[in-house]
Amino acid sequence: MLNLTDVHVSYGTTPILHDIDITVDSEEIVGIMGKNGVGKTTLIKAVMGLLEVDTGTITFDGDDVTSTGADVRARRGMGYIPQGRDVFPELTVEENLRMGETIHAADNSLQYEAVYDYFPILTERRTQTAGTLSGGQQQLLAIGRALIGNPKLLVLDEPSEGVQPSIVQDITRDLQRVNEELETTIIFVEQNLHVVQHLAERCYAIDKGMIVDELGSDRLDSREAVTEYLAV
Ligand SMILES: Nc1ncnc2c1ncn2[C@@H]1O[C@H](COP(=O)(O)OP(=O)(O)OP(=O)(O)O)[C@@H](O)[C@H]1O
Repeated sequence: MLNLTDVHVSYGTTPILHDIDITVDSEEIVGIMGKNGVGKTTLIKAVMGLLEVDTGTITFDGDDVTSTGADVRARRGMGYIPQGRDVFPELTVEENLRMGETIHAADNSLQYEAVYDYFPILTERRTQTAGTLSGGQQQLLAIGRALIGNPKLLVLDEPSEGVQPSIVQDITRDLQRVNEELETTIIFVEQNLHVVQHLAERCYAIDKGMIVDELGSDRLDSREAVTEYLAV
């Protein structure tokens, strides 16, 4: 579904990512964990086409998308939930979801009402402005808005950030349900132990802009193996 091969990314003349090789298979849930400032957001932006790569290739769903812009990647089936979520705070929940419908006016779009079936809390809040929702509810709204495009791949940048620990567990379960029922492939970056251990089926560790390890389910079960790469 997604392959990064020997990807290098810089900000201006400052190299940030080096020799990145990542593979995500169809319907997998793959995590990328790492401490603050190691390059997680840079990596996600390169996947989404929001940052150009210096060298290397990115293929998605069988096509080389290395030189394509973010709009093309979104139309081909990448759904993005950025760090901080980027919901429209002055618009209601429903208006935010309908905005997703406007952006993804494709025949295969989910209707916004379908999102309410997945996240009933949003039904209760449908007339409330997004800025007054809790962090966790905003995260669900951002996920719901991305789902309207019926993405093949959901790309999340730190979904637990600013979300209460008890709600982080709910979001983890909701994402698993989306993966199972909508057959959506998921890649996420995180530094939250619970999300890494309970959501990822497989996880890469990133440090100083390089992939330094890959953990399968056995090692993900070990708190020690995981915390080596997190600031906990
Ligand atoms: N626009 C930018 N211009 C120059 N350097 C940047 C820019 N954005 C990030 N950096 C630098 O790139 C490095 C990687 O940052 P990035 O945001 O990708 O890390 P991160 O792992 O996502 O961090 P965090 O967990 O704090 O969000 C950091 O040293 C950061 O200071």
